[in-house]
Amino acid sequence: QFHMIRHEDLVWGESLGQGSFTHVYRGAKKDQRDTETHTTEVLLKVLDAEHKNSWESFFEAASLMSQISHKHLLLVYGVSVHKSKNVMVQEFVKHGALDLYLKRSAVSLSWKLDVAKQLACTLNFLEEKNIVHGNICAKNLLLAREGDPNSDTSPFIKLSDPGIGVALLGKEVVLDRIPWVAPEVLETLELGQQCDKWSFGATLWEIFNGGEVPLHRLDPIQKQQFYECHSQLPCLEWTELADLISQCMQYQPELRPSSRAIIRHLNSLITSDYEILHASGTLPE
Ligand SMILES: N#Cc1ccc(Nc2nc(N)cc(-n3ccc(CO)n3)n2)cc1
Repeated sequence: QFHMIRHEDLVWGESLGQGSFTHVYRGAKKDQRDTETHTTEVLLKVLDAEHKNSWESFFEAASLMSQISHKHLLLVYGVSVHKSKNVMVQEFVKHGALDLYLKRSAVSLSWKLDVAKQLACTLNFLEEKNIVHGNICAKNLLLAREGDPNSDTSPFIKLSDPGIGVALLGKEVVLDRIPWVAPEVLETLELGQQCDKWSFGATLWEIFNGGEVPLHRLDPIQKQQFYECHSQLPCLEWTELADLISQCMQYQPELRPSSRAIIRHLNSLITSDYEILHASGTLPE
């Protein structure tokens, strides 16, 4: 179910960082289109050699992304397996991961709401296809277009592949995903239908907190206690937004809102006076 890309058709560029058990590199792929060789800029995601037994899960995650197509889902061109290298070849998304972008860029409230709504619509699409992503977080949101208030263009995000499944990551790696990983997933190491809503709540918190890492001061033990005590993330000052986040981050999965309810709630925030006052510059950004 995958397009196989030949090793010799790949050009390797600089390392751009790493994910769970993977390294990402800038690169290019050569397409034999008729005579002249055409090259496309790509992102090469390589599975670490010591985790090569997770390659099925690695590719399964990617195949999930290539079975369905949607404007906010990352495009996976194919895979390349050569000697012990398992490589996923993805479209290169211009501005990279959202968590880093939020840390270094000041963005408006309407920019944040626009991004939040795009993610909510993507979750709705996945929910209607009965697909659970399982790794929603700002690090897995890629910014294809920055959006510029002057030229009135809006941002555009793409959801990245979920990466290796929680069942194969092991408890200590999944612990490190607190507070994005839903509590029931931490319990069972299986993805439930409602777990993406929880992660959506934690991702909203990141987006509206300038990319600050939630609970970054807590060590793994304290993170585990955070769930054991049914704690909530620190409240944002915009109460209607804080309400949406706490509704998504309910410890009982069945009490979390549907993706349609999340979209309705976001629409009410977008048209609220709080947003209008912000847009008009009366309130501090
Ligand atoms: N400076 C800079 C810069 C870095 C990356 C991109 N582009 C991109 N495109 C993708 N398809 C995936 C990723 N990722 C980045 C981390 C992960 C881990 O999952 N993926 N980055 C663009 C600019």
